[in-house]
Amino acid sequence: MTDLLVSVRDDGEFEETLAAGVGIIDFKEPRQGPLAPVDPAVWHSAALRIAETNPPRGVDPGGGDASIASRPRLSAALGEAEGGWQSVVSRLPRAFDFAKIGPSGIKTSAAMQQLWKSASLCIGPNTELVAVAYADSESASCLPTEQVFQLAGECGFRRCLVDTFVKDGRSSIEHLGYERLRTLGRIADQASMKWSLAGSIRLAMVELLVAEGVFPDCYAVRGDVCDQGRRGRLCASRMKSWVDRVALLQPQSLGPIESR
Ligand SMILES: O=C[C@H](O)COP(=O)(O)O
Repeated sequence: MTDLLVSVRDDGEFEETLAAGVGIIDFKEPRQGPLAPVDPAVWHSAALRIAETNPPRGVDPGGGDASIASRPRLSAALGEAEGGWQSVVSRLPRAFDFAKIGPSGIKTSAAMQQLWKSASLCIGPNTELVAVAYADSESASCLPTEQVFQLAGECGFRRCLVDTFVKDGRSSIEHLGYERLRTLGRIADQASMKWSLAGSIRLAMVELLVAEGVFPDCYAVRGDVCDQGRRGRLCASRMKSWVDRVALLQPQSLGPIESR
């Protein structure tokens, strides 16, 4: 099943994404860059809210983990590699499923691996570090997108996200083109990694991506679910359209429902 991630900045937006049935709720402050953290107090309030509304984790009679399956997963942006993620990481609640750090300024594989190693140690075993690549890697002065995906696969990451560093409305599709996006999908597939597509992705682009054979495991959006761009407020009807559209998508191996 294809996932949908929506980025939120505060408690109110968190409630709106819960009501909309978004599968992955990602906390970031969109006014301060692509992966800026929110106030850790917002993380804690979300973790409490999730604990109140969901039973403690445990094995259900059906053999799965019912609480994980039924609750939305929480994700936190911690900032950029050189932007002080170390000052907030220790406050990340254990209830968070995912954390991510932008690779801006990281120009070598060794430096990338060093960042991942230190971040994983600080984050601890309850939260999964997601590797991030920038589609506009030159603007971010970092390793090219494919190189980050390849390296993430070699380092055993389970998830990799491609996003844009500069939020000027140019999407990851405009930066990379469909062929490079298909390549990212292949790299992820070969490494058994799930991959997420972010970076000014708009709902109408989903049809084009499907037609071009690009099937991310997760769509990650902010600007397109807001009324006035990513710095504005979330819009319930825009979120609903995304939730409904993504529900119609199937994993790459099966192809989209509409083409079967
Ligand atoms: O992680 C996803 C990002 O928040 C995407 O933001 P955006 O759609 O405004 O580029």
